[in-house]
Amino acid sequence: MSDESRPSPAGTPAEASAGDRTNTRTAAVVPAAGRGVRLGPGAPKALRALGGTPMLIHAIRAMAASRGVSLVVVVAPPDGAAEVKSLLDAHALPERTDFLVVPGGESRQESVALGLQALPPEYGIVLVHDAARPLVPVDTVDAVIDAVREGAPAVVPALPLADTVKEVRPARVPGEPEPVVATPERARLRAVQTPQGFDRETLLRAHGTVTENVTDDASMVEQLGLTVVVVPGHEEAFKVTRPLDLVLAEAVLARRRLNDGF
Ligand SMILES: Nc1ccn([C@@H]2O[C@H](COP(=O)(O)OP(=O)(O)OP(=O)(O)O)[C@@H](O)[C@H]2O)c(=O)n1
Ligand SMILES: C[C@](O)(CO)[C@H](O)COP(=O)(O)O
Repeated sequence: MSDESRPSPAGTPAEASAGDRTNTRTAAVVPAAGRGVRLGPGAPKALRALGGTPMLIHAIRAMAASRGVSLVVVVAPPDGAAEVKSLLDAHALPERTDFLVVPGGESRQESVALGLQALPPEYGIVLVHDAARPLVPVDTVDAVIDAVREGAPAVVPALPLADTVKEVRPARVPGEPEPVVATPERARLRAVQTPQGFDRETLLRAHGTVTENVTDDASMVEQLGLTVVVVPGHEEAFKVTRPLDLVLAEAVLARRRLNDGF
């Protein structure tokens, strides 16, 4: 079903105030335009296989698994939009979800901004989800949406850290020792995942305001002086960044398939 033929929501994004987003439509922007340099040589990371299926398809299915998400905007590698469209046609995806594909940019931030530009006006809540986090469980997606619906302008799923973290003085030349300058109190630190969820206007304002390069969207909202709410993340929402992450992702997927009996 196309979005135009869906029943109209009770409120529009413009009408919906904080605390009144229950009927606001939610779209997910999935940045998938990265190379995956840290994963090693090969196709763009989002197009590499996980359990025989491109990582991007897993990530899209994870978004579409939430009944709250009715549109997924896929931000494809700059020269890979046609290939991504073919992949969407070739893989089974829920019919109740609509899909758009746009070419991405040089940085994650730019890719997300390009995805936002393609967003139809009726979507008042936006999730931003890395294609590189293919195994996020639907309960995590729903928890993020619920927190935005309840009025938070920005929401991140996050986990406590297992390692002690040191702040160092970074090497100015390769090989130079990096002395420790501080040990932040671990109990106050969280490792942040995606999907991150936003009130659409807040996210657009953040992207229109912050010019320096940042690694996640929530930090742009922090720069606006707004509160970012944390909900529990999930171990299986980890990012496939380095080769060992792909080994772990294959193992998690195999365990799921065993548990699901196929
Ligand atoms: N120009 C870019 C860079 C990254 N991403 C996306 O942002 C997400 C998180 O980025 P990361 O894991 O750092 O991916 P890469 O940039 O591909 O990784 P690397 O730094 O190893 O090249 C990924 O889904 C990636 O495809 C994007 O859409 N556009
Ligand atoms: C958005 C993100 O996945 C949250 O952890 C992360 O910041 C992306 O960073 P990367 O440098 O693109 O891996």
